Amino acid sequence: MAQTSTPTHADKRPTAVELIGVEKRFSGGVHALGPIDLAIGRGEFVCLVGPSGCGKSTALRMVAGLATPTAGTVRSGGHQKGQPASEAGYVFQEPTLLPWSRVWDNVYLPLRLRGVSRSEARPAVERVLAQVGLEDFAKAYPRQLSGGMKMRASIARALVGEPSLLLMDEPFAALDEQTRFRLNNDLLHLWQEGRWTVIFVTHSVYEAVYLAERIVVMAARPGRVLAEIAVDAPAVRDESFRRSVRYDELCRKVSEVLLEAAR
Ligand SMILES: Nc1ncnc2c1ncn2[C@@H]1O[C@H](COP(=O)(O)OP(=O)(O)OP(=O)(O)O)[C@@H](O)[C@H]1O
Repeated sequence: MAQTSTPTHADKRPTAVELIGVEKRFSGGVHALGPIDLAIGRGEFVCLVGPSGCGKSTALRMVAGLATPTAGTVRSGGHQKGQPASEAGYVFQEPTLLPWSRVWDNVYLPLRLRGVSRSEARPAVERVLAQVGLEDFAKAYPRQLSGGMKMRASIARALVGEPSLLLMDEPFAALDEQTRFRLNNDLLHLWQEGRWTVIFVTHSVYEAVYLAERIVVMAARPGRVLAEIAVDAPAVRDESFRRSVRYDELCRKVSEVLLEAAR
C-alpha cells in the first residue's frame, strides 16, 4: 500500500470542499467511485491523478453539482443538491466555445445567463480577458484563435463570475508541450493573484508536480484515493523548479504511486 502523506491544508486553512463517504454508481451497474473521503482547503491547489476510469471526472462533476452522489455528502461552495455550484468555474479539456460568438460574448455568457446586462458585465469581461492575455482578441471568433488562445478564452469564461473554486478537467491535455508549459505558468500566476481553490485533473505527473500543492492519487474499480502527496516545493514555481532535483524526486515519487494505482 502506498505511503499516504498527511493532507497539508487541514491544520492551516478552512475547508472549501469536502467529500464524505461519497459513492457513485451509474444506472448500468458501474460502480464508478467510492466510498471516498477528501477535504480540500480554501485557496489550495490540488491535482487529481490516476488511471483512466478511476473516477476523476466523476468526482469533479459531483463537486461542481453537475452529478449527484449515490451515497455520501459533497460539500462545496454552498451549492444545493443537484444544482451547479454557483461559486465554481469549470474548465473542460475542450474549450467548448460557441463558434458563432466572438470571444467577448463567449466570456460574457455565464454572466448573461445570470441576467447581467452587457454594460454591467463589461468591466468583468475586460478584466478577465486582460488577465489571460486576450484583450486584443475580444472581437475575434474562436476559429481565428490558436488552441492555446481558445483555452485562455475558456479560462476567462470560468473566471468572469469571480469563482472561489476553479474545477479543471484535463484543460491542457490537447495542447503542445510549449503552450502547455506557458499556460501552466500563467495559471499559477493567476492563482497567486486570485487564490481561488483549484481542483485540477491531469494525466501528467509532470504537470501535477509543477502545479499542485498536494497531489491526490486515485485508483480504479471502484475509484478511490490511494495516496495524498504533499508537494513540498516553493510556492512560486518557474523553469528553475522544473529543472531541479526536487522536481525530479517528486515526479518519481508520484509515478511510483501511479504504477501501484494501475496494478
Ligand atoms: N454517465 C455514465 N454512465 C455510466 N458509466 C459512466 C458514466 N460516466 C462515467 N462512467 C464510468 O465511470 C467510471 C469513471 O469514469 P470517469 O470519467 O470519472 O473516469 P476518469 O478517471 O475521469 O477517466 P479518464 O481519465 O479516462 O477521463 C468509468 O468506468 C466510466 O466508464
